[in-house]
Amino acid sequence: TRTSKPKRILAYVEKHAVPGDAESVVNAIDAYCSRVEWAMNVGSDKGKILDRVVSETDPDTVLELGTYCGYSTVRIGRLLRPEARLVTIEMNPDNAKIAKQIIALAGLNSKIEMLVGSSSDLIPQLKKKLDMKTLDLVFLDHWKIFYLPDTRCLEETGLLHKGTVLLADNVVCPGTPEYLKYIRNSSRYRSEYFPSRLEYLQVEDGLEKSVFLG
Ligand SMILES: CCCNc1ncnc2c1ncn2[C@@H]1O[C@H](/C=C/CNC(=O)c2cc(-c3ccc(F)cc3)cc(O)c2O)[C@@H](O)[C@H]1O
Ligand SMILES: [Mg+2]
Repeated sequence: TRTSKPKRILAYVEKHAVPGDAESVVNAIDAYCSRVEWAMNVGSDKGKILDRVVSETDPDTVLELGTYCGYSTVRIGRLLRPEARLVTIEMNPDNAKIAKQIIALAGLNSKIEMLVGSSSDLIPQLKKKLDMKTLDLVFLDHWKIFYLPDTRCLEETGLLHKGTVLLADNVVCPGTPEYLKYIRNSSRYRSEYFPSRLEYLQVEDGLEKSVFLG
């Protein structure tokens, strides 16, 4: 059957990355998407900010919304302690299939679990399904209009604790105006904007880091 962009990314990673070396998987995807074809991975500029937030948070439990090809999943997973757990949610089964292979190639299966389905359906089940007490870090990178409803859902399902960090991609481009308006005006969060560049381009974008205050 015809290839897709995720399939072409996987083929390039299989050819150029070193199995079990998560760093080489991240570098291979960045090489492909900067030289051959653009893809909506968080990329290396914003990725360095993501790395710093993950390292400073040093989370036991991470939730990612919107796996796509697994670039940020691997980027985050490579920094986690062996006993830490990352759950990533992806609703498109074709993307999930590719991402699973990229995560496996990076050697991160022991730390990463992918749930195939929509965040709206799966977030309410997280607490019991994965014995998830609470989340230490949430990375939002799915359809931008769902950042706010899903954040409200995370609040209501008791998955956030005092100190949980929400990190949102693309708050400038494509932009997440409703989410930003809510999170920056809520007394329940302390937010900070990290300016950067849209992946693989010279366009302004950035990450919004918001700490839940309980
Ligand atoms: C019920 C829908 C909401 N819940 C969801 N639950 C589970 N998975 C979901 C999902 N929404 C989307 N997804 C998945 O996340 C991925 C979608 C990500 C959306 N990201 C973007 O649109 C995006 C877009 C750009 C972009 C920037 C500039 C431009 F000109 C064009 C695009 C840059 C980015 O960094 C982006 O993240 C897909 O794999 C999709 O299947
Ligand atoms: Mg993004």
